Amino acid sequence: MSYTETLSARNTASETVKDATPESTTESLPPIPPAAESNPLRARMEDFSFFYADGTQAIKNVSMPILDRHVTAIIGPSGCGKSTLLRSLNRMHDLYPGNRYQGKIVLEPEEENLIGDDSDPVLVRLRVGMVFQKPNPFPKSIYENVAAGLRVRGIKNSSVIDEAVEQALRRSAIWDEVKDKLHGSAYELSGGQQQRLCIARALAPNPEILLLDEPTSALDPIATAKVEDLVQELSETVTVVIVTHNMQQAARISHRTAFMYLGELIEFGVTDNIFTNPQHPGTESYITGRYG
Ligand SMILES: Nc1ncnc2c1ncn2[C@@H]1O[C@H](COP(=O)(O)OP(=O)(O)OP(=O)(O)O)[C@@H](O)[C@H]1O
Repeated sequence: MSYTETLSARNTASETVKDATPESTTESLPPIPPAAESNPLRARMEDFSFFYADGTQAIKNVSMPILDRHVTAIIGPSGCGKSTLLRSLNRMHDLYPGNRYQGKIVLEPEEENLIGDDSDPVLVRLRVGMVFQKPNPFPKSIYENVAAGLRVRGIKNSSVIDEAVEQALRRSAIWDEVKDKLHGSAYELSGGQQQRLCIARALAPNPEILLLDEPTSALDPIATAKVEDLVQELSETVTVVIVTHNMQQAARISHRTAFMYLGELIEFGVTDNIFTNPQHPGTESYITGRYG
């Protein structure tokens, strides 16, 4: 079954079950993607390059696995291509004309090339959710922020949406703080709460991969700790890729780390090994603070 067909089947199944058995809402939610038991990969980059519209080659021939239900951290000095790589994973660059992908980003188990001509960027963004550096809730209620992705996905049944909103807010460890004011403005939440709400918004359509672009850089230490705890919890049910400038954060919360420099992947491996026994002198220089 193709990528698009899989999504459509998941939607249809959810709606049908719900309409038939309104009291049994749990079975009606879009399912959290199952673990890739027979295949430890959720995605892989194959000889992937990226060119901005002005011709700048920001990513150079990167090949890298993205392990299922692991946290993968992307680290490296400013301008090395971390955000460009992350944004490629959910086709964010398509929003600006002239940008160009080369190579493959293959999502497992469908073996579908996310940057292929027959992949729909809107569907890709539902399967690969993204959270940005600064919390950016929509100027809407807490409920509507989380429901937004479900509506894009074509789900209209209000009970299904209610349940999915609650599930996403619970998974994002913010349900208890907002359950009594779901219809209040998202702007009335603190910065840390807004960021967890943005995580809930990205999680609601049950993506296979969650991308986090420096998600704590605008937060205070307490809010940062909550988001870090949340990321670790989430990695039991969703594959996470995080860009961070904070090496302690990468060491604390990731299972795999990718070190990039000047658009190239210099080293990729188990996080503990990267931080305690890097194989490449460039990685060692970066993690010991000699540049970047
Ligand atoms: N819209 C753009 N057009 C042309 N070049 C760009 C554009 N955006 C970024 N670049 C260039 O692409 C390269 C990678 O940038 P990117 O933002 O991905 O790096 P980064 O590692 O995320 O940096 P930082 O840590 O500072 O956020 C840089 O050389 C940058 O100048």
